[in-house]
Amino acid sequence: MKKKKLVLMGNGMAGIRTLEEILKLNPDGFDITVFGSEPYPNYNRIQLSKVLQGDTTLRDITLNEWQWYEDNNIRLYPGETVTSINKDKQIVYTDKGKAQPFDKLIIATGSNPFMLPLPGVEKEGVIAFRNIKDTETIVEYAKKYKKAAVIGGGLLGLEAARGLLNLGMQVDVIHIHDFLMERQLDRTAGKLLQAELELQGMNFLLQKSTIEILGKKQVTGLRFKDGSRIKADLVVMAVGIKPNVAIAKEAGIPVSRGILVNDYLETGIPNIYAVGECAEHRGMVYGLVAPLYQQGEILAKHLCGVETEGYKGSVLSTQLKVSGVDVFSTGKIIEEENSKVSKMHDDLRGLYQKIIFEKGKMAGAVLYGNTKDGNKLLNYIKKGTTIEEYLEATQNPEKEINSVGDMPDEEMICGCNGITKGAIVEAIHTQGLTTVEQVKGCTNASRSCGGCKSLVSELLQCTLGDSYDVNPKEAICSCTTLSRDEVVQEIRSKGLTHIREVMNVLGWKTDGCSKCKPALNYYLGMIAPLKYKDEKEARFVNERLHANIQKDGTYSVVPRMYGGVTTSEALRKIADVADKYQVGTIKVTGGQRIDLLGVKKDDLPKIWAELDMPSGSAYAKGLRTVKTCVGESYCRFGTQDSMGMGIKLEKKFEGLNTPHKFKMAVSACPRNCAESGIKDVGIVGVDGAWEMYVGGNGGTHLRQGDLLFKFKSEEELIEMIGAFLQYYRETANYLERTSAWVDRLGLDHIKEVLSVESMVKSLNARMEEALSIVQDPWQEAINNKTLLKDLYQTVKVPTKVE
Ligand SMILES: Cc1cc2nc3c(=O)[nH]c(=O)nc-3n(C[C@H](O)[C@H](O)[C@H](O)COP(=O)(O)OP(=O)(O)OC[C@H]3O[C@@H](n4cnc5c(N)ncnc54)[C@H](O)[C@@H]3O)c2cc1C
Ligand SMILES: NC(=O)c1ccc[n+]([C@@H]2O[C@H](COP(=O)([O-])OP(=O)(O)OC[C@H]3O[C@@H](n4cnc5c(N)ncnc54)[C@H](O)[C@@H]3O)[C@@H](O)[C@H]2O)c1
Ligand code: SF4
Ligand code: FES
Repeated sequence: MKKKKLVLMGNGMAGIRTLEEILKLNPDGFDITVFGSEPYPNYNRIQLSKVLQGDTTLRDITLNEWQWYEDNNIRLYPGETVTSINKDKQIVYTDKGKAQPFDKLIIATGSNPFMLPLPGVEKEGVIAFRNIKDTETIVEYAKKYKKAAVIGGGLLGLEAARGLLNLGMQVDVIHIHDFLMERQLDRTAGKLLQAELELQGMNFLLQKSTIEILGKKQVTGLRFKDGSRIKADLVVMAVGIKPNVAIAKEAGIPVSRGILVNDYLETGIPNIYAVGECAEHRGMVYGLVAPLYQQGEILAKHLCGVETEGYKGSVLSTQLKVSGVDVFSTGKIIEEENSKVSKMHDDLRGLYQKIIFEKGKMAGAVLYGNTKDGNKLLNYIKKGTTIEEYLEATQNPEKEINSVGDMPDEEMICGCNGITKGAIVEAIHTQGLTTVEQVKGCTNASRSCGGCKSLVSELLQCTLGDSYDVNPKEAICSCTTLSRDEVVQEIRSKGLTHIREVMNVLGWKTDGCSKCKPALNYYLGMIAPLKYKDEKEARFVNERLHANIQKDGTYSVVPRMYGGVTTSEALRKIADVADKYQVGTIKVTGGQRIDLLGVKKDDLPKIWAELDMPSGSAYAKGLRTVKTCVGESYCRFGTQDSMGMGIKLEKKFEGLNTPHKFKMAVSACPRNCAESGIKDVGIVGVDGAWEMYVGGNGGTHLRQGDLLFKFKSEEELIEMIGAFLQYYRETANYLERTSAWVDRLGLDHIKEVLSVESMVKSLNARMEEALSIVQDPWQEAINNKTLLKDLYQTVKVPTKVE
């Protein structure tokens, strides 16, 4: 039967969760296409607060890697926006001119941040906090400026303010009410929260109404209704969100505040559904993931023909993600005349608990200072617990719950994902889970806000007893419990030779994922270079295609230019190819070579053939460039032949597979024009000798290289580079840069190992083996018709720039 065409508009948290649920129920039921305005794979928006606060990095918040789309045959168009929907013809149109027909359309376009329509709102430095780009902009501003203002003292504003403090800025929070988070807290809790955040360094301007954003092009401050002003170099607007419904509305889909949906997430138009923050269900538009995920689960069942009662609405609960602050609220937060209230307020200890009952049943709660009962109260509300039941449960000390072990199985551990204690315990037993990461991989618990991580850890502890290790060895990924070292050891001792065999013999729980497959491919190749046949399909797509895909879906071509040295003939060839194939942009890279950008996929092999130059491996987990200064040949200060040395090194190590990309530089004197101090291996000429620096990095985590050794002879230097590189290849985790590896192993340890002459010799012998199988990938592709067809005609998924 022909698969139904399912189109998802919005590559965000709710839409992709819906697809995950669909894939669980019917993996082959639909031909799926996803359009996402943001140029990234699906990421955890919630964790942007933690990124700003420095607790995690943008790299670590991806929820579904590019490979996930490919593994599930999902055609993803990142950075491409649906601009209109023809509901009668069932086609969506995009800003890149695509017309995509659908049998079923899911609209999951989320929200837009609400920007107060103030004079000056368009000035530079006035931004929202919603996505990766906003986060990057805030981090950049914090590097240059000192004073920030956050408008809005709600969840987002306070989490942003904590992040700005962590980034070293002074922060004023401007709030329109007389206490914070009035949508989630009552006055008492709001005031307790304010006192704690003031101690943390935030300054609050309450009951302030902003009327103007000051400055010329760039913001310089804010003016308020009462005539007062403050200075600000950065203004973060966090005053709520508006469902993103414009395209649906234009298409004639019924919309109120959000896109109107029934209990099955059906809009008023057949075959069109809405899920997430853009949807309005029974008058409610939700802005937290728990209800959105519940909607996604129901929609998936409905689309897969699985019987469901439908979505009935959700009881909300919120928690602020600011360290040192424990605040929780759920359901109704302000009592009415007829409500019954249980209240406890301990000023001395900063503790507050209020539970509201309406018509004899629990209806809401606000907790400050101690939030451990939060999920329990949420469960009580969902179950419709009566006052009598509540009193009985709390007055009988035998029934009091002191640890996660005492909780009933149906109690919720992860509110965001709706995962109960019973479900986690069952997964621990049936799947042999031993770490929080594995529980996350198998059940989704702790995959969103991360607030339940400590409960999951506690639950592992009481389920596994002494066999639970709080600081476990890190498994390669959630498909296995084995660490990198254990896997490498097993491959060696059992003589395993291919990925599937490793998975079968070592008891993988799945068919592998985008984390373990490329890692296993690397380890197998590193261990037995002469025997192992590279499993190309396990590689990241840029490496398979030997070209980096760009955000507009075109590719880049970077030929090798040894040591950054070229000839007029080579330049002419590059120019001719650029003209012939209408290359969009020609750019000199930071690694001293030429990048041809904007190349069509079909043209790649033709360009490689016409250039007839080796691949620069600009996409590879391997040697990228050896940057050189002009050195003794031309420079007055040069004491050594840096260009000659750079060319020699690049020719020797090109094409080598390493755990991550690898860059080198050679400068002929300590003025360091080739930036040797921030390279994986940086060479500096001094007084007739070469100094060798290692572990440098000029990227996100700037790290200056450490001096490893100094050599008088070129041969000794090259031998040590070979030994160092091979030691890195053999002991680093896949995707670990030398900077992190040197920090992990310690420079002293690496020096000690590489001071043993026999060790240097044996490492070099294995390095020579690895180098002996190197082939130029462009030549390999053009000379192999099957490879050409496989690589350039079957890859469907546009993928990220690595
Ligand atoms: C900093 C921050 C912290 C948060 N913390 C929490 C928290 O602790 N707990 C919690 O429960 N919630 C939290 N939230 C809210 C939570 O992230 C959202 O509720 C959730 O992401 C909404 O999911 P969604 O899929 O509806 O929308 P989104 O995740 O916003 O996804 C919508 C996607 O659709 C794309 N899109 C829009 N229009 C189009 C179009 N026409 N064509 C193609 N693509 C389009 C958008 O670019 C976006 O990528 C937080 C939000 C932020 C910003
Ligand atoms: N921990 C979490 O659960 C979390 C964290 C961040 C964001 N979020 C979600 O993201 C979305 C956006 O968060 P938000 O905090 O912007 O929305 P919000 O609606 O929860 O809060 C906005 C706050 O801004 C205040 N405000 C409105 N107009 C103002 C003005 N002119 N001047 C000063 N203050 C003004 C409001 O009184 C309100 O307290 C929400 O859906 C929220 O639930 C959740
Ligand atoms: S590093 Fe020294 S030798 Fe090389 S170009 Fe700079 S100044 Fe000249
Ligand atoms: S409670 Fe948010 S991830 Fe579990």
